[in-house]
Amino acid sequence: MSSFEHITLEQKQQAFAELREVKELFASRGWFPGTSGNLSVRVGDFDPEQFYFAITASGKDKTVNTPEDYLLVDKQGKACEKTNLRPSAETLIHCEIYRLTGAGAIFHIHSVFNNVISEYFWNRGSVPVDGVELIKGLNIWEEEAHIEIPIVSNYADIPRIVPEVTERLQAGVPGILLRKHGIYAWGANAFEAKRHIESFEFIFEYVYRLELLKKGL
Ligand SMILES: CSC[C@@H](O)[C@@H](O)C(=O)COP(=O)(O)O
Ligand SMILES: [Zn+2]
Repeated sequence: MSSFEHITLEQKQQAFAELREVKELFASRGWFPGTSGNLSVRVGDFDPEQFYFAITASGKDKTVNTPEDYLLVDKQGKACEKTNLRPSAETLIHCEIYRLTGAGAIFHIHSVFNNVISEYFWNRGSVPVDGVELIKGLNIWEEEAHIEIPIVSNYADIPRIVPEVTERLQAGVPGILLRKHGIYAWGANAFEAKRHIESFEFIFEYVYRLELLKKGL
């Protein structure tokens, strides 16, 4: 456990309430199949040397609410308080994204579209997207913007994924795909991270459908 005395009970409860709101919304969209997905929001100021965030507990069914769904962890992903809960198995990915971006919230979901697209473009290493209006939902405002959404390997051993995330995080888009796994998206706060996840999912479905049409399917 690490020192987090400056984090107030009110801040912690506010973070848990934000996570619950997003969790309920994403659950209603079917974005947590089979207990998958995890959500976190930063609590308190960002300092790369010391920061804290609230994250979903591992293995829970994120489509239901229980009195024990979230916990507070430090920048190494260690629980700050004594608890029986385990932080998400993917907490180290959250730690690395916070460390490198100073984000305020990070959301991870699994969908058929993000899985299919990650596999389809795997050999290219990224998903190319041209001129779709929802690119603006990612806070990219250029006329006829072209973006490349990075795709990294997926391993059962999460620490193996982290260096690939480190390497690909500078792609200029607030998200990263894990191959045949799901999307991680982040933002300055929960509102922005939610907008980014929604924009990515729209884009993945658009790309998927367009590729089918191009093939006459
Ligand atoms: C049960 S399948 C999904 C998990 O392996 C994992 O990818 C995931 O997103 C959820 O893990 P969790 O430890 O509950 O945060
Ligand atoms: Zn996952």
